[in-house]
Amino acid sequence: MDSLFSPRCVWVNGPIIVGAGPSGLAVAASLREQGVPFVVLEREDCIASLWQKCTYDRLKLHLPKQFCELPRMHFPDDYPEYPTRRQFIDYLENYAATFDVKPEFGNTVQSTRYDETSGLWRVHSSSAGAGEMEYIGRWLVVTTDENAENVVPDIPGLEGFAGKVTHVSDYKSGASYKGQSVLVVGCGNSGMEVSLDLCDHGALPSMVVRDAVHVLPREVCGRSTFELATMLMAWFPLWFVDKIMVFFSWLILGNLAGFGIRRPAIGPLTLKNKYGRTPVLDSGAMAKIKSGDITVVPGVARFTKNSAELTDGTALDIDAVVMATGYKSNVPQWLQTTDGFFGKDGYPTTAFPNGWKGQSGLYSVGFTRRGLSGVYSILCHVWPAMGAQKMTEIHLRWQAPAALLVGLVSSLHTWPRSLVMSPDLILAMAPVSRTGVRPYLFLSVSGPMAGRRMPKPARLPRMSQEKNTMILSTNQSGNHAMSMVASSKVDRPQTSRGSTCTASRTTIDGSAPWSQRSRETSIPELPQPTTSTLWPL
Ligand SMILES: NC(=O)C1=CN([C@@H]2O[C@H](COP(=O)(O)OP(=O)(O)OC[C@H]3O[C@@H](n4cnc5c(N)ncnc54)[C@H](OP(=O)(O)O)[C@@H]3O)[C@@H](O)[C@H]2O)C=CC1
Ligand SMILES: O=C(O)C(=O)Cc1c[nH]c2ccccc12
Repeated sequence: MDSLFSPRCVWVNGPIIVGAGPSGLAVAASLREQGVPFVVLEREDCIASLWQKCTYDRLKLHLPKQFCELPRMHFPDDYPEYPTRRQFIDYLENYAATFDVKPEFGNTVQSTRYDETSGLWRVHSSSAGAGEMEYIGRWLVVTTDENAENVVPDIPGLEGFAGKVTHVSDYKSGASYKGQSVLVVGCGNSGMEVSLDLCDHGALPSMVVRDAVHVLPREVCGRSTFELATMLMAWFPLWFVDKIMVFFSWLILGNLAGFGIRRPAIGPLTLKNKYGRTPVLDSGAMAKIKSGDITVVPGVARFTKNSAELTDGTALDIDAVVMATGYKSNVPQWLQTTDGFFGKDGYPTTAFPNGWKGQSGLYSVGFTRRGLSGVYSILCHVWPAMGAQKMTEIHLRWQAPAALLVGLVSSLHTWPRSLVMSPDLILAMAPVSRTGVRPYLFLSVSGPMAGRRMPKPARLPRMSQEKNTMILSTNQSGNHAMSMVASSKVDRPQTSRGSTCTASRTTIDGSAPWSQRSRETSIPELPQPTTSTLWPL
């Protein structure tokens, strides 16, 4: 009974997409193109909040732009090979506008579970404006990203450190660190570039390198190293391309071991593909390490009030700390599943390219440990044009109820614009919908309002035409008896040209909407994709 009568309940007539980052936008755009309605839930107040709020000023894409595009829209021709963060954000804004993606901002998903009985996903969220909400729908697409939460290591003494401690997600530039000794903990792409930025702003950075790390030149002979690796991998085995990468790195950057940067025994691309550890693509930090402007130090054992004690026993006086210690997925915090599709670390448990589809209408995009190129791979290669399997499945199933409703509405002249129902009824009736036809029209009066007169349709909230959702529960005061569902308008996919016609035609031809069942259950399962069809990285 926990949430049977949630304060506001929204029936989503298509997939519920959680997250409005590049992955969520890409999924939404692909669905939009197919005429499938959706809702995007986003905890922040903007799209791509990681890029807008958690990136430093000097950040540029570190892979060439052709590897960072989202499906169906190129970067503008006048963009440089490595677009700036601002250019990338502008591209994403433009992308969302082009595909008419309007996320529900400030809407934080608190918990989500699959209701076995109804065959529906129940997504509980909260937002400052609307309060508690429940979204119910048949498909859930998880696009909350690998970088949803900061990783801050629990290093002894950190709380007693007197200086400023900043996670790299809050670091904008080194301007406020001028003249200060700053300890940068972490030597991934963030740690390296922040150290460089601190140098450029007259600070004195020491960078913690506690383990072996691959550093590759960003370019070889004017060509992107990533692009080169991708090309070579079409011809040669991974281990061989690894050797070539390490050779180029040695040729261009020299032997870095003397500067405290040791190479892992496993090659850079194998490490990336197998363990998701991204090699550092050098954007100038190595020169500063060689010149002594950035000091490489070993791990931190503990902090004291004004210093860091390192694992080699030395103490380093510091004014501030920047934690460039990475990010993690937060899926386990809000998604309760028992099918093991997502592991405890918040990543799909099956390896790329197979971690894109779970059971019961669950999908994930953006968890391939392949950055933006991974999003493209999943949407354009793994789900070829998203048409072959995923979209067909969602698209066909989504059409059936539309056909039913159009049929019903057109056969009843006096059909009311809205009817009363409550979320429990959606769930109760939903088993029928699993066969492919969702009964949209319910009548339910229960709870404290039972026996009262139904409100006039005009007093009920309007259907959300834009989002193709139906507001089911109308009572926000905790008096849950009245709710409503269904109008012909809602189920006509306003945004899609093609599917409206398909749905209506079915009815006009006289074939019973129920006959769609066979069409749906016979959707063939396509073979799982193979890596050969993908970007090799
Ligand atoms: N321009 C761009 O496009 C950029 C892209 N990125 C991408 O963003 C993602 C995140 O990168 P980033 O923020 O660098 O995070 P990463 O997860 O790549 O790196 C985290 C770093 O922190 C270190 N670390 C973690 N805990 C500790 C600790 N207790 N003591 C010392 N070191 C520690 C790790 O070391 P260890 O390996 O020993 O665990 C590692 O070096 C990556 O995919 C990266 O490629 C980042 C910056 C710029
Ligand atoms: O930028 C990132 O986080 C990436 O994961 C991009 C990426 C995918 N494969 C790579 C291989 C080498 C360097 C970066 C990447």
